[in-house]
Amino acid sequence: MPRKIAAGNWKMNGSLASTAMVEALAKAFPAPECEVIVCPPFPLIPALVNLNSPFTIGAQDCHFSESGAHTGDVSPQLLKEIGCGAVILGHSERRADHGETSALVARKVTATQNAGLTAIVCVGETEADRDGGRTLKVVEGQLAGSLPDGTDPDALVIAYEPVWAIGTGRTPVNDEIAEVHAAIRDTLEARFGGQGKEIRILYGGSVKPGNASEIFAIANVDGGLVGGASLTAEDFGPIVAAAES
Ligand SMILES: O=C[C@H](O)COP(=O)(O)O
Repeated sequence: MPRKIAAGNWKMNGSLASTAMVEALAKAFPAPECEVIVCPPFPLIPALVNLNSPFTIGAQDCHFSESGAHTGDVSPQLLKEIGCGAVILGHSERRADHGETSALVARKVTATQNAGLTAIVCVGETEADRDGGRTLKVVEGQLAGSLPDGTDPDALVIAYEPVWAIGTGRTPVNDEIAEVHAAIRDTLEARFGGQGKEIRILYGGSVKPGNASEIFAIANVDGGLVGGASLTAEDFGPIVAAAES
């Protein structure tokens, strides 16, 4: 059984002082039984890599090109060179704020994996989608569109994040999470055969110390992609512990 993942997405939060939080976490979890991934804003990546913690340091996005005239973008090759191990792709905030389509995400998946990094691909429905009974259709469509031909299942993690649960304190009920994760698992198995069983599927959206254990115990939930509660060791520590058990 693959190790669960506790992944923190700091979004546009944190400062140089935030290294202290990762140091504290590393002290509390010197050899975690789960995989811990911390994804800070780009400028903080070297400082976190230099801590030599047992954690994977990831990025929150990248371009699909190796280099070139793309002002403000960062290549996966550079991320690899500076010590990143993973990249979050297709987060709903990038889809909404930057107009990212699944087709663009697919190009980034190829580039990320070619650079030797793990792609953490985000999918999830809006509240209107859920109310309209379109959740599975939307999630399956995003999956199909975001995973290009040649996707390497060994360097792939999926994060199911209902958009309406992000930062709101609301979460789907356990059965709803189970239903979507089962559908994602079916899709991955249909696509990748036996290897599809091994791909970690994370839940994201208002994961907190108080609900992490219960959510991570749901079938086909292999850990969490955590936003707000990944910003302090006090909150993220218990979530890492929940992913260990
Ligand atoms: O990538 C993380 C998610 O968007 C979840 O954010 P949240 O834990 O603050 O709801």
